[in-house]
Amino acid sequence: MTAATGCGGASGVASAPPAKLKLYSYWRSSCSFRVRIALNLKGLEYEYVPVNLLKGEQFSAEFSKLNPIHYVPALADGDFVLADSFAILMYLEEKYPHHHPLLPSDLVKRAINYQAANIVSSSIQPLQNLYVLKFIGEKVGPSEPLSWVQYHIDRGFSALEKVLAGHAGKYATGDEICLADVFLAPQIYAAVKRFNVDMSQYPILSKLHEAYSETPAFQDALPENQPDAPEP
Ligand SMILES: N[C@@H](CCC(=O)N[C@@H](CS)C(=O)NCC(=O)O)C(=O)O
Repeated sequence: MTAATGCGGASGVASAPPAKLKLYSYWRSSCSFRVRIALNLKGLEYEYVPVNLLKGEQFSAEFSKLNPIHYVPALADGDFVLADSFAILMYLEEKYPHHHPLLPSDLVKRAINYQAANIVSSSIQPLQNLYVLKFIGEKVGPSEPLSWVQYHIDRGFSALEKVLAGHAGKYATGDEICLADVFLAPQIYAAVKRFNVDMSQYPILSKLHEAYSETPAFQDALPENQPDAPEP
């Protein structure tokens, strides 16, 4: 995939990266999905290393060395291993600033990108994590996890509608794909495909979902297009 003009407005033309990156990922993980999108946008080739969360591979001795908190994604760049999608995205952004920049140069737009990304990564995604749903299913009741997730998605999405009003264009903060989009696309996708959320209450996010679904960097990063996705 070729790098395109990014949200900072800089040209995507840059020399090819020297080492092939390795992404430890799970097909349905929205945090891994974020990094896959960014890698695609930046035109960085990577080797896909599946970590099966349902089989508990995040707790294996081998993976624990890569990420002691047992989450995907993790990224290996040569001997350097980094975990946590936000840290990985910032690392890639700083290492490859000219490959589709993810942060706008405009201070306000940049700040809105941080706010939207953090609503997803702090106030929605952690509450729908596999181990949280398992805990609620076991301790509260087997029918509770879905309504728990839908409640927290609604809180986050209602806030995002207000935060993005006046900033959104084709994408979350204008007409270029920026950091906020990299967080929003997987979260909206999970809300629609996995958690049966009625998106009619969220017109801005619904429009973004449509725009993302037409973008190759998102399409290639979709859960169902990953090598460890189960056969349809
Ligand atoms: N803040 C971390 C969160 C990572 C995270 O929660 N990963 C989930 C998948 S999206 C995971 O590995 N969950 C394992 C589990 O629930 O056992 C990040 O952004 O990378």
